[in-house]
Amino acid sequence: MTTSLDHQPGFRNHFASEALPGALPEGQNSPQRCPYGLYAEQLSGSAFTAPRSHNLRSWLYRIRPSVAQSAYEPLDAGRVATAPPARPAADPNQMRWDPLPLPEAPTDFLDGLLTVAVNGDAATQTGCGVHLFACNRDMTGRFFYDADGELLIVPQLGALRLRTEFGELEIGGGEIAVIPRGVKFQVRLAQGAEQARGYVCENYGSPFELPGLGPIGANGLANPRDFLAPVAAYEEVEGDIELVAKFSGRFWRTRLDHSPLNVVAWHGNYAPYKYDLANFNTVNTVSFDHPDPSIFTVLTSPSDTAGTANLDFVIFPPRWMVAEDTFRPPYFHRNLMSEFMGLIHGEYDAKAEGFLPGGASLHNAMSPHGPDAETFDKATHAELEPRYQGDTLAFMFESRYVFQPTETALAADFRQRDYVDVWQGLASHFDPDKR
Ligand SMILES: O=C(O)Cc1cc(O)ccc1O
Ligand SMILES: [Fe+2]
Repeated sequence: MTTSLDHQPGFRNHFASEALPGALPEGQNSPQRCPYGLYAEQLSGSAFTAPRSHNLRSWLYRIRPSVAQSAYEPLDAGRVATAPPARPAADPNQMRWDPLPLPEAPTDFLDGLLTVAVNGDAATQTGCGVHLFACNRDMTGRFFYDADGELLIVPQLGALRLRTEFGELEIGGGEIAVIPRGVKFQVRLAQGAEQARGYVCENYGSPFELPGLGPIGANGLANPRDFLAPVAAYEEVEGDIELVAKFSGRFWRTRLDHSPLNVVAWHGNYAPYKYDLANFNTVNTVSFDHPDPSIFTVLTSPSDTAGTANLDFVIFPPRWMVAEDTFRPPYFHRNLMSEFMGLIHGEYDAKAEGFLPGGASLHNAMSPHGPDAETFDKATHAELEPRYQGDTLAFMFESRYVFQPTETALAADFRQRDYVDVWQGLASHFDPDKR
């Protein structure tokens, strides 16, 4: 396989890439005979009739068409769950987990997935699945695609090489990648990484897009040019190869006698992409008060109700804290939206301890949460000089649909069963005689 890690910049651009000169047909998609004897195949990520602004499709020119595979057979999905759960498990309790323990037995990315929570309904294209992963070996001889949603991959430890039909992407801590629904790929550990861990959000809903910027103007937050799509790279490999599909909440297996990474050229606006969160142009107050975290939205999956996301991907990046006469950490609050959080590195400003890199928390609709007692104490007495909050990178998957934790996540040894106690020290300071 060509191992080029070159990229094509831009968010959802109409890209074109060929690993052999002239492999892309010119001026049309389906010539009677494609260059190099390739097969033309369209991959549609939206209905054919979706408005032009949301129409997603790519044309792939491949050595064998995707239909050259055996019948699908059911496969055990391991610790991977899909919404809606067989037994409803919505729970208003605030929850927190330590990092997923790293495996000792040989474990690839697929084996290493564990679903923490799901919401909505994959069959109606609403909501998402939130998974953790931890792995210590490459996927070999097998590939994967997800018909239930697109996959937002957020590594926290180590680095991954994502080998996809469209070419290769490498991501480490602080970077993310999105593999669109249906795209075939394989996960390897990037060179030098012996293990990897992180988070995966499986978005059943409308594909992620950049949020509108409103009065911010034409630039800011995640800028389109910082999103990177791969260049075409193919391998001509024969053998007994397994393709695992996640379809309608179950895993399936089909066999191929060749590698599915056999796309010599492609063009279109439906392709995997990566993004370095360090490129996020952070906007925040330069006067007073703590703005709502929607200012930190990297990507949004809208629902049918304007402004009420199926799913937002929000980050809390390194930034200056300058607000005057302000309680600077996240405020106490209750929210219509449900919030799942993870930490990539450092400390999160609402929690003095207990929320660890690789860990996770869940605050469902209207369940109260906010700074722990120690953070509240410190922040109410802190000197308010400008301060750089450097060692931090947290994120949130925020959704209008209540998250249902899985039985596996509820029963996990690494769940912090005493999480609610972090707020017990918030004593009354009320004194009707003192303003
Ligand atoms: O709950 C959280 O920690 C996320 C969050 C952060 C913030 O700055 C304001 C509101 C909010 O929900
Ligand atoms: Fe919150």
